[in-house]
Amino acid sequence: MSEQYKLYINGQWIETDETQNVLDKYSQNTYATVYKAGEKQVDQAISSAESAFQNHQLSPYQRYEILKKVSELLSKNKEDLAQTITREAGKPLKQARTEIDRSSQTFEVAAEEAKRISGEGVPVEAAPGSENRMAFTIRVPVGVVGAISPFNFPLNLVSHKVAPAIAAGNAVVLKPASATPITSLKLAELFEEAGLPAGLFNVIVGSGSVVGQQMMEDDRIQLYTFTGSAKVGLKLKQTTGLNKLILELGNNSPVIVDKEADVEQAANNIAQKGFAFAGQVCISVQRVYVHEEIKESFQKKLLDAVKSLNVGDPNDPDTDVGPMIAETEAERAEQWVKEAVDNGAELLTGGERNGPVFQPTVVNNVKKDMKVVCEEIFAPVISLISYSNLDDCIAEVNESPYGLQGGIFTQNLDRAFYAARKVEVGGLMINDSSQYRVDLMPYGGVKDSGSGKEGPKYSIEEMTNERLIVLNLKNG
Ligand SMILES: NC(=O)c1ccc[n+]([C@@H]2O[C@H](COP(=O)([O-])OP(=O)(O)OC[C@H]3O[C@@H](n4cnc5c(N)ncnc54)[C@H](O)[C@@H]3O)[C@@H](O)[C@H]2O)c1
Ligand SMILES: O=C[C@H](O)CS(=O)(=O)O
Repeated sequence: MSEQYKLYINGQWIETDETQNVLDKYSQNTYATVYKAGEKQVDQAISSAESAFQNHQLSPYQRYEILKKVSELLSKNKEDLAQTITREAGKPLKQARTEIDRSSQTFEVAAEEAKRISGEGVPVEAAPGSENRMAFTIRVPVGVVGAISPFNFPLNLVSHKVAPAIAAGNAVVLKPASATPITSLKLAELFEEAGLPAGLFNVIVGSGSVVGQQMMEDDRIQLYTFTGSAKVGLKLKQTTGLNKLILELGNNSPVIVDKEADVEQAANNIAQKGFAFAGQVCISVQRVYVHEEIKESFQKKLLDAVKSLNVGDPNDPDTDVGPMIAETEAERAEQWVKEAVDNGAELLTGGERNGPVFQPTVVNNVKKDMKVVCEEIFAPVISLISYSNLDDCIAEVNESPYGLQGGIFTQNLDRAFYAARKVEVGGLMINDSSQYRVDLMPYGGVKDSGSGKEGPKYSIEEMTNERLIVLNLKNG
């Protein structure tokens, strides 16, 4: 019998009239069922959050204690949570374990930040006529935060929304991706164990077009924090009007391998970071621009590293590349690669599909209007592009509508810093690829990759309003 999970609203575990199946993404068998939220439950979750926000104003230290406790509980329940992610997302077990460690850190950093929320002094007395005044700002929570998350990091990307929202003193309604809802419900159990008052964290499961749409249209939600595709992000922006909005969207990450790069370091790094979780990471390496002078040796080393990746069952602790989130997604990747090859690209390795598992693939001689280059592939596919002049290369990198993170491998400081100034991204990694993130850093994109930053310190700024307090004093 498959496992069964309930919604979490106002501190209660709720059953509804409808359920949805959650597939084991490798075997494609149903492994659990989850109750689905209808209009009534979405409304209940938002009103519970609204009244909990008004009735349970936790002190910064209480918020610190609860978040610290959740951080500890995540570590304590690491194995169960990692296996849940492996089953519902198909993420290789070793990468799922890393995700739990990172989530625990995200909660720990958010707990610490809860004690550091502060405003600043404002020198209003410097304005003529205001000599008797003093002013400062405080930061106040926004109220109800609506969080909508993607499938690819079912715990850590949820943590990046929920932990700072609670640290800032808000209440949260979370809608996780419908492919991976169970991890979020397990997180709710941990919040309950950590003593979070009922209603401050609610989890409702259902499709984006129904549950997500209703959330977007509810003006009791003061701030939306969304991670997902640019297509849905745009819809949110158009629907949520003047409400605050943090958008963490897609990318087609560029990495430049300069003629003065450590070629071995670059090749090994790119092989790891282009294919982790089958390339379904928003900062996964997709476009690799290689200087023509080192192209041959880089290509050989890259292919050696890619061919040594273990592909297959995500439950095997040695697996590097497991299934994609759905067979249809693997079919799409296969089709995009085929289209590129039909139009003159050279397939260096990969290209085959077995159900939802798509082999790590490297294509060469690509053209910039091929989908594998100009769209976000979100699959284990890397394209190699030769260049001879750094300025031309950067101009081509910047032609992308996206700008989340990028990377450059070079031992030449001048070229590294030149790229740092010129490449249009939210974060540029030097001697690392685009896929570098630790959870305390500011993280977010420019252009179609979104707006607003994550990283607990930065999210807390977004999730609080600055209020100015002015004292009109009499002469003592
Ligand atoms: N920038 C980042 O930090 C980051 C991180 C992870 C993933 N992503 C991006 O996410 C995408 C992959 O994730 P995905 O397939 O889950 O994305 P998605 O946009 O399909 O879904 C994301 C979430 O939005 C919900 N949703 C869908 N339609 C909606 C609607 N009409 N109204 C409200 N909510 C709706 C989904 O149910 C899900 O919970 C990729 O583009 C990837 O780059 C970005
Ligand atoms: O998928 C995109 C994520 O933001 C990557 S990470 O978990 O933050 O490294």
